[in-house]
Amino acid sequence: TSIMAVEYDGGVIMGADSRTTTGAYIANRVTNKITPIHERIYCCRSGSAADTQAISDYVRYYLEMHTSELCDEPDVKTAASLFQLLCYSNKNNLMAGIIVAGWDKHQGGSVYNISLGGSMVKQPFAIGGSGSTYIYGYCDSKFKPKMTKDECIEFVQNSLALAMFRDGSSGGVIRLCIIDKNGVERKMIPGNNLPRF
Ligand SMILES: C#CCCCC(=O)N[C@@H](Cc1ccccc1)C(=O)N[C@@H](CC(C)C)B(O)O
Repeated sequence: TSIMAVEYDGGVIMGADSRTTTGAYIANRVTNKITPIHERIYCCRSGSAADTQAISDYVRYYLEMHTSELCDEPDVKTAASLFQLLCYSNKNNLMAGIIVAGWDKHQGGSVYNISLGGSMVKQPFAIGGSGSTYIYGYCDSKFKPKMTKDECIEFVQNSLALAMFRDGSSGGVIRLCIIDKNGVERKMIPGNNLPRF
């Protein structure tokens, strides 16, 4: 898996590849790893498909309960904290690297990285999954503060294309999710042989 999320002024861009593997076999070449948690809160999943589906289902349920008691829209930070609670306290039985991102009225766009051990870190951008190891240098050299929405889309697309090219556990299509105060827009960029920009 190669997953990424970037904050921009007004929202977030989330991206993921679409490959599920069992060893070298590609069990699903059109996986959707960008999973809805609430109206404007999504997560990018990496690690065990089963574990990350189960954790996402729990968080979606808990956040629904919280929202009905809060009588207001939930914060991205709250969703990220729920992921952390489940991932940290069950760390010996899980394999889940999750990026939580979205838009809320208190912080606008925000990105949280929940690592394998269950730590939660707020970041201007986050990368994850097996493919991310190939693009840390590229992302660190390309990232700038205050990028526009279109610059962020290009940043995510180019980064994931490079990771998907080099990582055997990543591939298929690039799925994108653009989340801001107006709502959510999904995009899909078909795979190609070489990352040409
Ligand atoms: C189908 C089936 C059985 C396992 C599918 C399955 O979880 N594959 C995993 C790789 C993995 C992980 C841990 C144990 C075994 C196999 C996978 O493709 N993970 C991708 C993300 C998920 C959300 C799709 B990515 O991290 O590569």
